[in-house]
Amino acid sequence: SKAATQQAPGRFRKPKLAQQNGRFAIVTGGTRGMGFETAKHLARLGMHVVIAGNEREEGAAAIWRIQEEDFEFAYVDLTCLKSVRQFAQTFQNRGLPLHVLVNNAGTMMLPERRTEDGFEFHFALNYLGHFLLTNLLLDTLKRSGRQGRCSRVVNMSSATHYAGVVLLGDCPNSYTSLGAYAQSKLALVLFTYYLQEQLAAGGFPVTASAVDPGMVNTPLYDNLWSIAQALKKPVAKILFRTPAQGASISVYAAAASELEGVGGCYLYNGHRKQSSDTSYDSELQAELWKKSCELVGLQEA
Ligand SMILES: NC(=O)c1ccc[n+]([C@@H]2O[C@H](COP(=O)([O-])OP(=O)(O)OC[C@H]3O[C@@H](n4cnc5c(N)ncnc54)[C@H](O)[C@@H]3O)[C@@H](O)[C@H]2O)c1
Repeated sequence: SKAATQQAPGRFRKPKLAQQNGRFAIVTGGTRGMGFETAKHLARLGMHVVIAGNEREEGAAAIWRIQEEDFEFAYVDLTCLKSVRQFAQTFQNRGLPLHVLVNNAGTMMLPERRTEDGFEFHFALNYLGHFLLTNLLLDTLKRSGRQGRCSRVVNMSSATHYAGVVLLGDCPNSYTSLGAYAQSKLALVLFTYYLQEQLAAGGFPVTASAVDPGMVNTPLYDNLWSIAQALKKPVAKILFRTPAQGASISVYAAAASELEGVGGCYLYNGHRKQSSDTSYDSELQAELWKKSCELVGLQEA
């Protein structure tokens, strides 16, 4: 029943997933955690998967773990706009199609810090790098999709977005790491809805949705202070989902037959869910889009 699905962490009804033979995916942060599980599952559905990340050794290890699949690693540091541009250019030079882009890489709970480009770290990695990457790959996604078989953009958000306030990247005087994380995850939802609206208005065969995996036991929590961490270890085993369970929502968004042509969703536990009120603010969506274009140096479409 629906109630049971919602109560039991990680227990989903099994959606019908479309076979993906001959299709191409990029999963950012695919070297470990949920990104790795997402990439693995998509490869099992027949996709050629590029796992993109900034840790070469972890990338090599990930490839080694799934030798039999159609799998490759490519370097990108999402905190660095130049690196994002290089990654996109290298991919495009190969002339491959792109049917699924999973913007999964992320970090949480860092002390106040800026990237080399001068942006707040969570905002840059979780959101802005993905904003640029998606825009650079958008033409390829458009060309690769068709009506009845759209390309899909999947943005990894989080329940923390409900507490998010978008300050358009600026750090308030009172920095908190959770506030910074929440802002980045809200920005991803605002971005998702605005992108979907534009794609639909233009009649392009691409859809965009955001997903929320629940609480998942991954190294993401390594930055929590130590007592919480000590507690987390035994507690996490019981309460948190496994990376594979968490990843199932990304796989669902990327491949479920019932979501063909359907975008603008916030997906949680295998269902559509309301995201925060702020995330539906169309003026804020437009403002964030415009500001983001300025920050990454993109001409507004
Ligand atoms: N774990 C949870 O409970 C939870 C809940 C909600 C949302 N999320 C989100 O899920 C996503 C995946 O996280 P996870 O829990 O699997 O954690 P994780 O730490 O295992 O995975 C993060 C991935 O991002 C990659 N990454 C980090 N910095 C990067 C950079 N500069 N450039 C490119 N790649 C980089 C890492 O290499 C890794 O592959 C994140 O966006 C996270 O915010 C996680």
